[in-house]
Amino acid sequence: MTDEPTAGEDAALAYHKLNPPGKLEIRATKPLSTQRDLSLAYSPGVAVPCLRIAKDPLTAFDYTARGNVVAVVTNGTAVLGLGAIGALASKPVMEGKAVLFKKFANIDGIDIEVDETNIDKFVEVVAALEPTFGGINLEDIRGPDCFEIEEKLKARMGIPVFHDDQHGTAIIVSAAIRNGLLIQEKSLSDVKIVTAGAGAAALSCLNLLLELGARLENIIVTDIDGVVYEGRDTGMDPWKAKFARATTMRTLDDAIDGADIFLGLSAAGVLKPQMVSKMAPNPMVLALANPNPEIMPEVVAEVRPDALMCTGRSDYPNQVNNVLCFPYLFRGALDAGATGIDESMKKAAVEAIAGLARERPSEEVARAYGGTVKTFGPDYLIPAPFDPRLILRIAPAVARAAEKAGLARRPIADMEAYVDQLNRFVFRSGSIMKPIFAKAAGSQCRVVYAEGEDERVLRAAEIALEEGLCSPILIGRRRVVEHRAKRAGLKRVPDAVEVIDPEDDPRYREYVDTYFGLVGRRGISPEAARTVVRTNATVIAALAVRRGEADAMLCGVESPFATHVKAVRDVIGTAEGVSELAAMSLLLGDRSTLFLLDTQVCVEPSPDQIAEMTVLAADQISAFGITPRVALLSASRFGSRDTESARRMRSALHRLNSIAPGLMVDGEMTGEDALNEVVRQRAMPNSTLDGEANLLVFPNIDSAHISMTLLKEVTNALHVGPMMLGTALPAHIVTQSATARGVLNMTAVAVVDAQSRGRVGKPGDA
Ligand SMILES: NC(=O)C1=CN([C@@H]2O[C@H](COP(=O)(O)OP(=O)(O)OC[C@H]3O[C@@H](n4cnc5c(N)ncnc54)[C@H](OP(=O)(O)O)[C@@H]3O)[C@@H](O)[C@H]2O)C=CC1
Ligand SMILES: CC(=O)C(=O)O
Ligand SMILES: [Mg+2]
Repeated sequence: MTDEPTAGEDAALAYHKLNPPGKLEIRATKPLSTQRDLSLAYSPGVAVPCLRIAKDPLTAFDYTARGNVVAVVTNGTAVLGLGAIGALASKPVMEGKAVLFKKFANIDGIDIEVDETNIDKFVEVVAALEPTFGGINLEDIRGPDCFEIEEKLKARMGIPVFHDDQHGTAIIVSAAIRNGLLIQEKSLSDVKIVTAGAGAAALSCLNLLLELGARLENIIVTDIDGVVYEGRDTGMDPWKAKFARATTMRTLDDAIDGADIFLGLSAAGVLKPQMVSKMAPNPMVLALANPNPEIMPEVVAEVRPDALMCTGRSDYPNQVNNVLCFPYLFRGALDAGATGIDESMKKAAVEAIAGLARERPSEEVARAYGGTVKTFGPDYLIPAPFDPRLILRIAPAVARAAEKAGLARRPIADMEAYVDQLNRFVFRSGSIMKPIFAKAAGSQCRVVYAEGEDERVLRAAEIALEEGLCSPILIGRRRVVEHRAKRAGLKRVPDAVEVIDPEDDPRYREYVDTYFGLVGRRGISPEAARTVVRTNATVIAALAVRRGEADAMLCGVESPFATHVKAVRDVIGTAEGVSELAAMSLLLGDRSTLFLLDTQVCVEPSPDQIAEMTVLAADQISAFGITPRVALLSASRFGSRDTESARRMRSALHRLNSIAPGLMVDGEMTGEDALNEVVRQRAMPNSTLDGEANLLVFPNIDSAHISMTLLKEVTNALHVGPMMLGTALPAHIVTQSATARGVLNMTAVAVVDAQSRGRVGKPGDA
């Protein structure tokens, strides 16, 4: 890097410098707002767990964060491919690894940069840290020092010690090679493997490949001094010596002749195009040096179009990077209380990663990669790092292997519940949506999707079919639906779904008649009705529900919410006794589950409307298995202001007390009163609200919508909804930013809505 940063370097510097500097902070997980909290968290209360741990060290996993904290430890001697830049300069990489632990596996990684290159002194420092951590991730320590360091630490420590550059890399390289050889139709026991690099990563990869069936006599190792041969006396060490060959070959150029696999874990530009051209037919080139590989993929493609190519970079296909492994491997090891990580746990991770690449890719992956979906093949040998299924496959496989190997101090008692818990971490909707999905499972409910051409809808329909949630009906041009389903790599859609093609549906005339019958006296001419029914898919969906051809409808991923509300109002209308539609949003954050009302429909509701929509919302919340606790929100706290909206909320409370006497509701109150019981008790000791409110009712659409979008942005909460309340028939409108997962969540809500109204399979009333 020169002193004058390029645009890319500038961006990297700005990213790291943005206040607060660096990439990590520490957060408290318990409340500390009262004298009582203080006496529990600190003296005198803290003495109690201390004494327990002194008696039984294993209880440290119950009373402290130790079981979820991993040290990312380095001495800065082989930082990426940057070399021995020192402990301090390595800190951004180590902070980065810690962030990956957190984001991908919810593990608290703490970076520890030790300014010590003497092996024994370094080992002393790390071994002394054992009480603090549940695991040790060694990082960017040069070979061969790293081998000795790891062996010594493993022998001394009762927690997993794992050098990621060795074993994390070996696991992902092995998975890529396993899948690559399937495509190239070769067997690991036959292939000739040549490395560039004989350091931490390269040798560890070879050792794992040997475990998996590669043969020592088929391997040639090269490093900065060329081929590692028997009798070589420069730059040798016992770990390299294992691979020394009785050969006259001396250079990578000699060795690469006829090789099936090139494994580069050395430095940029080491592999030349003319070397690649000498490789065996259908070779694999893994050029994994970071940040710049041993050879660029476009160069390989030019000389050997039959080659499978992997790099360590995210801007090319087949990113072989240990980030695909270490967070999840540690997740499984920590959760099983593993005392170490052995070969069987590594092999389990290899199988899990290789197997996942051969599964159908998820929508989350597609989204993270700009919508392009890949299926197993030359450009998709291993899963992408953002694949949310990695944790679901690797962690349980590793935990299971730990138990089998007798290394699990806390074996996982209920594997299904464990996978559920991981699922919840991945799709925070997991827990609360579970009863809804359980009720919907096995239903024959026909859900019609207005935007059946949208890829998010297609993916949701595919999963809905897979999970037996409903029988999807898609509105869309058949050829477009077919093309997009194929592009997304779907298996069940469109063959297993009904498609209503607005350009060519035999029911068109009947639909127009039904529609005209509904709106003909609202200024719509027969001609206009024909146009609407041909062009407005939400109207078609609503007509299908109304005519009993579908049990529930979903729309909203395209065009503004209000246009869908109009179509639903026109065709489906409000339920008997309901004066106006409303919409409730659910926000699932790391720490809270909040329902917000009305985020979308009622602009300035009257007290009666507020009461009416609150009762409807409370019913919907009960369907989630949650007891509603309602706060009527305002800037006024129990009469402290006499604004128009405060008066409205007060009147709404009176109305609610009379129409829903069993409902736990209070107000008007501030957001703080609603969510903080301590504050509320101080301001209003006789409040009828207990605990944190979970349904927040706002005085108008602006405050509701603004709060919802701000909360979503600031807390990164997952939005489920909006759920429509008060419709005569099941109809839900998602927002345009909905993901496939969002559409799927709302599919389950729509199915349960239809079931609870006894709608499923009933004839319509057109
Ligand atoms: N994609 C991924 O997931 C990972 C990539 N890596 C990358 O692999 C590389 C090595 O890392 P690591 O094993 O930890 O480091 P080490 O320092 O332990 O090993 C480096 C090895 O590369 C050799 N080497 C260095 N320069 C050359 C050269 N010009 N020609 C041939 N061999 C050379 C060294 O030879 P000698 O022994 O003679 O010094 C040494 O054997 C780095 O670029 C790193 O970024 C590492 C881990 C994971
Ligand atoms: C990816 C990694 O750990 C490295 O390049 O060192
Ligand atoms: Mg590394």
